Amino acid sequence: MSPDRPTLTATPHNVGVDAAVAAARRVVTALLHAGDGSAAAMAEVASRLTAVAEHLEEHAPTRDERLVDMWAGEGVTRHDPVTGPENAVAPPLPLSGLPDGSIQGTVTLGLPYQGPPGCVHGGVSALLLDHTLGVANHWAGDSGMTGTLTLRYHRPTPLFEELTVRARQVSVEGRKIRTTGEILAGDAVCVSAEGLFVNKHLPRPR
Ligand SMILES: CCCCC/C=C\C/C=C\C/C=C\C/C=C\CCCC(=O)SCCNC(=O)CCNC(=O)[C@H](O)C(C)(C)COP(=O)(O)OP(=O)(O)OC[C@H]1O[C@@H](n2cnc3c(N)ncnc32)[C@H](O)[C@@H]1OP(=O)(O)O
Repeated sequence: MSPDRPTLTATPHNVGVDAAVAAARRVVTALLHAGDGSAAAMAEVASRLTAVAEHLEEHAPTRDERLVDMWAGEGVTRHDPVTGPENAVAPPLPLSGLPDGSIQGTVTLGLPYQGPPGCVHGGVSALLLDHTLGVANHWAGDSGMTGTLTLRYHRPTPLFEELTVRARQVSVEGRKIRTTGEILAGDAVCVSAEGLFVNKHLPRPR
C-alpha cells in the first residue's frame, strides 16, 4: 500500500477462502469460454463441481451465523459483489484513495460480464459505479444508501481491456450526499454516473 494511495478495499489473500474463490471465478470464466460445443467432459465437470458444492454446504455455518460473521468488525467488506475477495461474483475491483479525495481502481472484465458483443453489460457498469460511489462516500466521511443513481452510457465499454473506475463525493447537504464517477477505457469516458445517496444505514446483523 502506498502512503498517498491508501487501499480502501479488502486485499485478497492467496490462501483459504480467497484462493478457493479465485479458483471458482476461473471456473466460471472457463465454462463460458468452453461453451456447449466444447470437447470437455461436461457431465464429469458437473458432477465434480456438485461434489465441491456439497462439501462446502456440509461445512458452512447457518445463514444467520454467517450474516453476523460477515458484518463483524468495522473494516472493509470481504463479501460484496464488486470488491469482495470472498465473493466469486466480484471481478474483483480493488479501490484506492487519491490525494485529491477521489478514489480509483482498475479492472479488466471478461466474458461473464458481457452485454453487447465484446462489451460490458450496462447493468454490470451500474453495479461497479454504484459501489465505487458508495466507497467514495465512506472515504469522504459521510455515507449512506443509494437513493437515485443516474447513468450515461457514452460509448460501449470494452471487455478484455483495463478499465479505470473512479468516483468522488461532490457535496453533502443535510442527509443528502451527491457523488459522481466514471468508467474509462484509456482516456475515453465510457460511462458516467451521478448518485444521490441518503445518509441512512441499516443495522448490522447481530
Ligand atoms: C450502504 C451501506 C453499506 C454499509 C457498509 C458499511 C461498511 C462497509 C465498508 C465499506 C463498504 C463501502 C461502501 C459500500 C458501498 C456501496 C454500497 C452499495 C449501495 C447500495 O447498494 S444501497 C442499496 C440500494 N438502495 C436502497 O435499497 C435504498 C432503499 N431506499 C431507502 O431505504 C429509502 O428510501 C432512503 C434511505 C433512500 C430514503 O429514505 P428516508 O426515509 O431515509 O428519506 P427521507 O424521506 O427522510 O428523505 C430525506 C431526503 O432525501 C430525499 N430522498 C429520499 N429518497 C430519495 C431517493 N430515492 N432519491 C433521491 N432523493 C431522495 C428526500 O427528498 C429528502 O430530501 P429533502 O430533505 O430535501 O426533502
